[in-house]
Amino acid sequence: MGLRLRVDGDVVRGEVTFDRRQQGAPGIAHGGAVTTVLDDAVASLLVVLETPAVTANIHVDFRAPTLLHHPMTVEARATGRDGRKLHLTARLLDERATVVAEAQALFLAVDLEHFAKGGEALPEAWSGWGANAPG
Ligand SMILES: CCCCCCCCCCCCCCCC(=O)SCCNC(=O)CCNC(=O)[C@H](O)C(C)(C)COP(=O)(O)OP(=O)(O)OC[C@H]1O[C@@H](n2cnc3c(N)ncnc32)[C@H](O)[C@@H]1OP(=O)(O)O
Repeated sequence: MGLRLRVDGDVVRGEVTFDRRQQGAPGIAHGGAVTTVLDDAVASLLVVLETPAVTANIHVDFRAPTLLHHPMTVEARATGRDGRKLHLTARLLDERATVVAEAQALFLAVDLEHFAKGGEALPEAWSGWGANAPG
C-alpha cells in the first residue's frame, strides 16, 4: 500500500493510497488494512517517545468508506502516559480532509527482550533504544 511515515515534531504524518490488494467491498479498502495503517502510524510514535512498546489494544472507528486509488493522509500523536501505558491516537483523512477512520490505541512499554522472543536478531539501530523501557 506504499505507506510512508515521517516524524514531524511530536506528530507522525504519512501518506497512503489503497489499491485492489487491500480491497474489501468493491472499490473500498478492507477495514483490516485501514487498521494496519493506523496501528503502524501510532507505533511510529515510539521513536518520538523513545520507548519500546507493543500494541495491547486498538479501537478503530470507521467514519466513512476509505476509497481505493484516492490518496489519504494519516497523522498520529500521543495523548498521554500512565506508567507503562501509552495512550496513542491516529486519524486517516481523505483529500478533502474528511476523517474516514480514527483509532485510539493502548501500547504497553516492554523491555527489548520482548522482541527477542521472535528469535530474530534485533536491528543494530535499536541497541541504544529503550532508556524508557520498564526494566
Ligand atoms: C533509536 C531508533 C529506534 C527505531 C525504532 C523503530 C520502531 C520500531 C517499533 C518496534 C515495535 C513495533 C511494534 C508495532 C506494534 C505491533 O504490531 S506489536 C504486535 C501486536 N501486539 C503484541 O504482539 C502484544 C502481545 N501482548 C503481549 O505481549 C502482552 O499481553 C503485553 C501487551 C506486553 C502485556 O503483558 P504484560 O506486560 O504482562 O502486562 P500486564 O502485567 O498483563 O498488564 C499491565 C497493565 O496493562 C493492562 N493491560 C494489559 N493488556 C491490556 C489490554 N489488551 N487492554 C487493556 N489493558 C491491558 C493491564 O490491565 C495492567 O494494568 P494495571 O493493572 O497495571 O492498571
